[in-house]
Amino acid sequence: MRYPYLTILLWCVTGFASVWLLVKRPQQWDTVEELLWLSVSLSMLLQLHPHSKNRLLNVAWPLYCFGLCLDLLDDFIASDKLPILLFDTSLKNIGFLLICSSLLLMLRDKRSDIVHLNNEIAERKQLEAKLTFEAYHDALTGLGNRRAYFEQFKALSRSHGYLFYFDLDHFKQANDKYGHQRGDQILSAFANSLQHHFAADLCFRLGGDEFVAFTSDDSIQPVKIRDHLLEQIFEFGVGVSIGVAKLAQDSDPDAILHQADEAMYRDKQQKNSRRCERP
Ligand SMILES: Nc1nc2c(ncn2[C@@H]2O[C@H](COP(=O)(O)OP(=O)(O)OP(=O)(O)O)[C@@H](O)[C@H]2O)c(=O)[nH]1
Repeated sequence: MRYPYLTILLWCVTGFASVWLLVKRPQQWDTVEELLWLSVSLSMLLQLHPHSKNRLLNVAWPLYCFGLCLDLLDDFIASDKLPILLFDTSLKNIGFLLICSSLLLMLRDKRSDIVHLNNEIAERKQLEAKLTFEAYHDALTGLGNRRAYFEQFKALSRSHGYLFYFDLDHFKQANDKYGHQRGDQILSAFANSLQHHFAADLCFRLGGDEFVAFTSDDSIQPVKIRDHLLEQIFEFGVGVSIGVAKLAQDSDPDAILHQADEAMYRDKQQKNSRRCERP
């Protein structure tokens, strides 16, 4: 509360004056009413004035109080002795209208502030969603990234039976031969093919040319999907090695990754040794 002593003093004076009026001039009920209105208005002025930066309100409120004062004095002093008393109602009404106008203007300003704030909040939310998406997705392929794999592993391993691990073969050579940009296109094309066999939100790029995918479909066989996965990128001389690990309720993400990686590595070695055996 602002100016507490002044406010208490004001209400004490009002109280005494009201009692005095009721005792001495019991017929002047309307004067008591005017006195109460003046006290209420002055108290509000004391509370609000220091906070208000609105110049119109800062003029209108005292003007209204001044009109109330004249209205009160009007009951004790004849208007021919103090002609300004003739304008009590006009001053009061002008003050009141100006208060209404300033409040309306303030509301309009606040409304535009609120619209502005809402837009800012919406923009921040969009940015937050974008940053969250970027934190959990690979920028090149749009697949979930390594962090997403580890965060979602528990839930996905409970609802899926197998983890497939993919590593492109000779990708470095393709990169060197056709350029890094073509290398990016190879990775994107591979990610797209992967999403034809596994649901998009079950595929992750761990980094480089390494991908994983969860599935419950036990009919998916590495040998069967390999050619399909390479359809778009075969011409660049890349292959894909695939390893599978069986998931259990309490599987550990690192251990499963290691298991699938080893299976993938065996697949890679088998292919390499077959290639070496060829005359
Ligand atoms: N274009 C491109 N290349 C990448 C990206 N990330 C990693 N690489 C390259 O991918 C290559 C991956 O290396 P390796 O796994 O040894 O390549 P590899 O020839 O497939 O090797 P093997 O798996 O033994 O056949 C490296 O040359 C990296 O520079 C990428 O986002 N874009």
